[in-house]
Amino acid sequence: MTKKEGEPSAAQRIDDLRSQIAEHNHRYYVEDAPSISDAAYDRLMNALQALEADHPDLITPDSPTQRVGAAPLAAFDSVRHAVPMLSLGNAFHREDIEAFDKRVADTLREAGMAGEDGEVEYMAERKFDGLAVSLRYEQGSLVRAATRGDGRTGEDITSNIRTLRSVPLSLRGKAPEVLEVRGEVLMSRGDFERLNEAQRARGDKVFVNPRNAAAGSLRQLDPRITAQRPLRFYAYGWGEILGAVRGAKGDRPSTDTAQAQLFGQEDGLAGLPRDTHAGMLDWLASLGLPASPGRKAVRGVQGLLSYYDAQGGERGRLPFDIDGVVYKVNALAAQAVLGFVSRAPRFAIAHKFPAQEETTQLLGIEVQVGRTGAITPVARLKPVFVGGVTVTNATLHNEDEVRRKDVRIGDTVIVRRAGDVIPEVVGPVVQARPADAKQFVMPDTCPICGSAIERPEDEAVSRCTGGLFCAAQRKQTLRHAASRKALDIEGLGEKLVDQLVDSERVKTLADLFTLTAEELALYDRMGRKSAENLVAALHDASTPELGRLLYALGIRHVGEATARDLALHFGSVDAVMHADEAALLQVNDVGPVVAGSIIRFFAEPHNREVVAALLAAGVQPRSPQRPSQAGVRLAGRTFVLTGTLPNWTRDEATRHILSAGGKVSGSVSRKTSYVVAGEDAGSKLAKARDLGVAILDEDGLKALLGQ
Ligand SMILES: NC(=O)c1ccc[n+]([C@@H]2O[C@H](COP(=O)([O-])OP(=O)(O)OC[C@H]3O[C@@H](n4cnc5c(N)ncnc54)[C@H](O)[C@@H]3O)[C@@H](O)[C@H]2O)c1
Ligand SMILES: [Zn+2]
Repeated sequence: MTKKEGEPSAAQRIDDLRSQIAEHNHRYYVEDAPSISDAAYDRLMNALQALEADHPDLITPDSPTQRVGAAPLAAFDSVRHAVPMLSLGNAFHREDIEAFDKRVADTLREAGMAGEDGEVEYMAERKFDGLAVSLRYEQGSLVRAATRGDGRTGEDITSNIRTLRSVPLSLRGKAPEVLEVRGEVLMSRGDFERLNEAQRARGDKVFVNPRNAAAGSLRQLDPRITAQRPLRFYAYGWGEILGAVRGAKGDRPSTDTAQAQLFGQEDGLAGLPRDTHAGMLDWLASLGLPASPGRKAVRGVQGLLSYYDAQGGERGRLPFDIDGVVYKVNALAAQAVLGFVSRAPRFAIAHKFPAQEETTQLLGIEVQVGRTGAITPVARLKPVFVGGVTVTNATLHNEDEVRRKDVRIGDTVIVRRAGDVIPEVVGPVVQARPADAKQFVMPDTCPICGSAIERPEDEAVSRCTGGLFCAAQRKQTLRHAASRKALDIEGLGEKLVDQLVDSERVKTLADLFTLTAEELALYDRMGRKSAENLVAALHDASTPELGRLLYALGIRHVGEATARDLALHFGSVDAVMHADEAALLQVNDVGPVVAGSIIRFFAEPHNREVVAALLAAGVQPRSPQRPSQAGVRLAGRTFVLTGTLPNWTRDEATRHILSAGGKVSGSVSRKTSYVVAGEDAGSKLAKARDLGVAILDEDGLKALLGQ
């Protein structure tokens, strides 16, 4: 390595990396609140390892490359681990795994322990992303639980661990006198989301990922809090094991490593499946401990790599986060030969998956307009490589989500991309927030068309109100308007709508009615004949029933039936356009939500312009009944309704009668003109018969109404 003038020396860089890593270790292990992604941390660690490899003289025992975790918090009692809890070597690339396998195979060959074909047998396991704990059972009862801490000394979390249902308080069957079980405590992603939701609702701290939530939950001073947290435990190893399993005298105190006891002693541990790691895990399971699921014995480097690929494929479907897989030489005698380095065993390695989370900068928040006018805030990110792709933006779903996550423009944010799931902003790194970070403000107007953006009460989504005008909504609006229940324009299919909009020939609904057969014939897949047919269909559609036209406008919450009722009630587009809330609420089935939506729609000048343009283009809606004509039709006649009509409700029938100038009464008398009887009609029908009053069914009433 050549050093240029002005560059920091290796010693300085090592120093700098060590202090950064120490700071991150503290945040991660002690505060359960990391401020950088694991991938970023791993990069710092790799940089330090590389520098130390080049300058072995600069390695000190207190370097983070030589130690595990962080010292335990004074708030907990300390527990000294009888057998240290180590970390694992990390590998990201196939070549690293090939090198690992070769090292193992070579060492075992030298020791005369190679298998017949020279292939090493491994136990492959998932690497759960939680935190390591050690559970100590004496005479089969759980007596102590501890965190890993710095590997030698951990925190006493016995009362917290006792609240985990997956941890047996006493072992099944014949347990040894002392058994230390090592495993991982974790939280599922679903439980993590729910916990954060609840934390947020209470205004409490939210966790950045399930691992930190698990760690924070386990390292509580009040076990009642831990008890409420949905934590699980999986066993993947063991520490100290002492004493006979079957009857043998177990008073053989030893501080040797578990491995030494397992291999070195002829008696005392009779009955232990002491030859393989796989056998040990099965034995732990037989004692009632939840042994790590998904584990598998494999052979050779091919076996390792195909396990890695299989788990990588399954990763997204597992309820828990796994950040890689772990390979362990299966034969315990071989493990003993391979031994340990300062912070990790030499017989095992973690093969990590590409990071699903990364930190980057939130450059801005823009809004996108969907086909239905929904406005979605989108995070513009400094490009970041995560989950195997470079991510430059991520959805923030809606305004509430931005508030809930409290992400601000300028923040360092955690970005997650898991599997094929679209990238998402998990949250900000609050510690790294610059003073000038800005809150997101939902714009007042649509970035596409300039119409007002509104957020209806009780809805999470803001919308562009320029439904008839907005370019983002054009295709959707036209497709809807052409549909059978709306203007029923035969021959105006999806493909043609796309072409008409893309060529900018049709910008609004009104433009449709200016199309000529000559120009239509120029579009793809449009013959002369079909162009002429379409123009004829457009001509037919230019005198729609008013209800169909109102439905065709695509006003939110205004379905076919409501549109018909509006037409019946108001009689003209103009009247609907100018109706206030009180007037709208008079209409059957129109409540405040629908009324609000209609008012917002027509309040937008762009929409009114399009309606005006429609009328100017020759569209002439037909009113269902001119109130003036119909008003006389039933004038002076009194109706009584009884029973259930097949199609109309009592209210609907009443409205039809009233709007045709008739009266509706509750009781039958000689003055009654008609009794309209439906199914299950009762005494009123009988009375009508007695008095000789005319009786109608629904069809009869409709005929009378001229429908
Ligand atoms: N973001 C940060 O600021 C920050 C800070 C410190 C550490 N970290 C993260 O922590 C990692 C280092 O932590 P580490 O030293 O605990 O190493 P590690 O998490 O990479 O690997 C060792 C741990 O893996 C766990 N494990 C899961 N499944 C296992 C299995 N089947 N068998 C054996 N062990 C299994 C155990 O808890 C064990 O302690 C870094 O790679 C980084 O991802 C992040
Ligand atoms: Zn718009």
